[in-house]
Amino acid sequence: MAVRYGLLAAGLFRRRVAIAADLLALGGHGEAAAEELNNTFSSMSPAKVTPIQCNIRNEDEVEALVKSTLSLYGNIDFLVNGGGGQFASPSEAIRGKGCNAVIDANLTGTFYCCKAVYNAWMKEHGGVIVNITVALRNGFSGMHSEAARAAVNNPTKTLALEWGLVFSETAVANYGEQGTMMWLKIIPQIPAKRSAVPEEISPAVCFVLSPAASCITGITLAVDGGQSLYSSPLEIPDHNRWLSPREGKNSEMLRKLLSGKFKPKL
Ligand SMILES: CCCCCCCCCCC/C=C/C(=O)SCCNC(=O)CCNC(=O)[C@H](O)C(C)(C)COP(=O)(O)OP(=O)(O)OC[C@H]1O[C@@H](n2cnc3c(N)ncnc32)[C@H](O)[C@@H]1OP(=O)(O)O
Ligand SMILES: NC(=O)C1=CN([C@@H]2O[C@H](COP(=O)(O)OP(=O)(O)OC[C@H]3O[C@@H](n4cnc5c(N)ncnc54)[C@H](OP(=O)(O)O)[C@@H]3O)[C@@H](O)[C@H]2O)C=CC1
Repeated sequence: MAVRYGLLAAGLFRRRVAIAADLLALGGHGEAAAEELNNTFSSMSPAKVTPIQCNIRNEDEVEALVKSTLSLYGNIDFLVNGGGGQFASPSEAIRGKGCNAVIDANLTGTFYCCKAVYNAWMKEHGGVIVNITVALRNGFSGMHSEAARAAVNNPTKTLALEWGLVFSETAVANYGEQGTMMWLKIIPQIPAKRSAVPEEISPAVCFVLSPAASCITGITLAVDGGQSLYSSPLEIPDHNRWLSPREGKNSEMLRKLLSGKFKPKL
């Protein structure tokens, strides 16, 4: 299994006994993390974590990575695109370079990984791909991340059809450090009245990877405590920027309602 190493990938590895897979750990901290996981779990399973450096924003590096994975293991059964991120910024302050950097990492990088694994292995042998994104369907602060994550959604469906693979998106609402303050504010709006934790993400991914999901493809599985069904984490400040409705008895009634002077009969 190839995943970009991170918090969620660590959870996947902890469940590797269930999916009996070796795991490829990518990213700057991959080496130390791989060592830690191998030490912790060596008594439970023969599966191994191998760290390999790769910047997924670089197509050549991704192709080289897939090549070395195949020479190391001989096959790639699963690809979990679990890396990425963003910087926090109000949308109006995001510069073009920063916007492109986030789109390159989260959208184009995901596509490079899917394409390279498909061309080198899954086209002939099949396989399962899971793209991990962020649950922000009703709008979210920081348009760069939102644009990149939402843009993974349709290609997940398209590639599922075009390539005939089991292909899914897992949209996650979690409590990552970057989002902590914001999540604390929005928790009252989440139907579960709490955010998800990583231990609730990896079983969802393992389900999609497992034979139990063998007739499922092109789906988005939201692990978000019902957040995307219910509300937006965006806070709307008071403003007066919308056009007023046409003058008439209905607009008069609306003004009365909004003024708080209206006395309902019921
Ligand atoms: C108002 C609140 C909004 C909150 C939005 C947060 C949403 C929370 C989501 C919920 C919780 C999610 C948790 C997670 O995602 S866990 C993963 C956590 N890890 C990360 O997020 C790290 C991700 N970082 C990266 O992947 C890279 O650093 C990144 C792609 C963002 C940038 O890569 P790099 O540094 O290599 O980029 P470039 O050199 O190509 O470009 C740099 C330009 O990017 C802009 N930039 C970068 N950092 C900032 C910043 N902190 N503030 C503003 N702008 C930033 C900037 O334009 C850089 O170019 P210049 O310096 O030349 O202007
Ligand atoms: N944690 C959370 O609260 C939430 C996370 N998510 C999303 O879920 C996914 C997994 O998150 P999680 O595991 O928690 O995050 P982590 O930050 O723990 O892991 C992300 C990994 O991606 C790697 N990475 C980032 N950019 C690149 C790149 N260009 N090339 C190669 N590797 C890269 C990072 O490498 P390095 O080690 O070098 O930094 C890091 O190890 C991400 O897309 C994240 O945005 C969504 C909602 C909430």
